[in-house]
Amino acid sequence: MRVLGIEGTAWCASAAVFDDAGGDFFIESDAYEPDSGGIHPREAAEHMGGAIPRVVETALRYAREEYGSDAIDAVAFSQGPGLGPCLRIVGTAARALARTLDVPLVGVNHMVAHLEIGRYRSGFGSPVCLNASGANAHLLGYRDGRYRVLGETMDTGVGNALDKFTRHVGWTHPGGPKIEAHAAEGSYVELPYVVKGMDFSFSGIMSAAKDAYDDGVPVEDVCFSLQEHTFAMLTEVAERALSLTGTDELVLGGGVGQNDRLREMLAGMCADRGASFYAPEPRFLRDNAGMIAQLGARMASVGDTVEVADSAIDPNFRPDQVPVTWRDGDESASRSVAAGDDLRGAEAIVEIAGDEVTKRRLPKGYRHPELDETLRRERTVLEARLLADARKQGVPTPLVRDVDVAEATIRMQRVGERDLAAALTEANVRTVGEYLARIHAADVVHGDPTTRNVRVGEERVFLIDFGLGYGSGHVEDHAMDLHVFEQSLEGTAAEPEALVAAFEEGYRAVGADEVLDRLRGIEGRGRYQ
Ligand SMILES: C[C@@H](O)[C@H](NC(=O)OP(=O)(O)OC[C@H]1O[C@@H](n2cnc3c(N)ncnc32)[C@H](O)[C@@H]1O)C(=O)O
Ligand SMILES: [Fe+2]
Repeated sequence: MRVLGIEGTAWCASAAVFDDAGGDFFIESDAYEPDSGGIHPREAAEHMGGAIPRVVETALRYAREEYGSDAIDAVAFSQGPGLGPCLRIVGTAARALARTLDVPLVGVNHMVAHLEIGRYRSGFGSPVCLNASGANAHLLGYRDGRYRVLGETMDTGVGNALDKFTRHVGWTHPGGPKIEAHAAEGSYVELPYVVKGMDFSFSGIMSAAKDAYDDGVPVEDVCFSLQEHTFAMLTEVAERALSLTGTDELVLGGGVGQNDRLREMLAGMCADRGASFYAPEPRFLRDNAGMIAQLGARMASVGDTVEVADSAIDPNFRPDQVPVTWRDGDESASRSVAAGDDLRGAEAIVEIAGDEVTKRRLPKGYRHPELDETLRRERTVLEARLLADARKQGVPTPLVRDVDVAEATIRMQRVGERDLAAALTEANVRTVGEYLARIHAADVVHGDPTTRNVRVGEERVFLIDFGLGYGSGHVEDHAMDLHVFEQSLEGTAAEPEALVAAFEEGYRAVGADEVLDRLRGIEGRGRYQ
């Protein structure tokens, strides 16, 4: 099958011909380059209006010359996400072309295309995918007919974050390559680093970077440190996703993937844990119609085409909305893509001897040594503090016997006789509900309250492992704790309903109703279904 693909979600007007028999790509692209500032949606659309017909014409000419007059079997286009005015031009062109050539039309999700091109080129079966692009940043894994969002940015995409800094400095779009070039001459300065489980945020680091620049820190140093921080965040969450899913394959997608340092960190992390890493070549990482044509061919080959009347564009099209028709429903990126699995594998080693537990945070070779030291130190101190803070609220936790900050090691009391997973009674989970409400009242978030992070003894129930914990008074963060625990109950118990009810009853007795209300909202969101 031969598919003509058209891309034009934001800056890149591109058309491609993909022949799935030989795996051959022809790609013709025309980039929009703003004179100053970032991408202006109206200017970008004007660019698409002129450039899309040109690149399509070039691709069609190639197809005719190479394969003859009936060369094209389907037309695929980027249906979203992206800038509305640009998407509309691409959609209109694709519909007209499908009609003229009298072939089916395929609507492709741009983010899934960024992922599938890496999967296709790597030959990997069911990898975790890190999409690091301009407007997005997320981790995806396939399960039960959908790509699940395992983690994502809480604010802007990674490329847009970098571009905002370069705009501040007065450099033209795109900023990413300029950051990479200047970073080569820079050295390390400390910036914020924000990871929560498998989600992450760039807003704090970007304003700190702008402030540092305004305060006279050399721009090379800011560029270097921006890379060290943002890419270490992405690598950390990618490692956590590998650990959580039990997968040993990672693929990279998106324009920021062209950055050598990001690829080096991901490759290093994977090598250290014995996983395979694949990054497509740059022409398949940045926006391009080759990836649209390739996924279009997979979709068309299983009849996943769209009628013109149903082919409206969607500027907010999420990857987890796409029914993945072209993969076997039984395949999976994971032994279990669900909360409740042991996340510690990615972060620390735990040794148990007698009545004592020793937890040591491992150095990560992919991180800058100063950042690595800071994170291991801060997290060790924070975990010890959260254990103590929880206890002050009347929540039993292991007594910390010794904190060796330099070695990032906590020695603590061994508590309980078994995991909650092996003692799942309504009374015990009601107690967990009450305990979470108590720590939340003191603005402590556990971060990973699963049935394995609760220990049950003769008389008492203990919360353990605050390794992903942090301080927060936000309803959303508190509701996430409840969500993680309920997911874990559902993953552990054969009939979780009564347990979930008892847990919520325990929480309600002490905690705020608005947290339970927010929990209902979280459950309704696509990514958690
Ligand atoms: C929705 C769609 O329009 C969007 N596409 C997009 O943003 O273009 P993409 O080609 O995937 O990524 C562009 C981003 O990639 C960054 N970039 C390019 N080369 C880079 C480099 N060497 N280092 C860091 N960032 C780089 C650019 O600065 C820009 O922010 C997306 O995928 O989110
Ligand atoms: Fe993109």
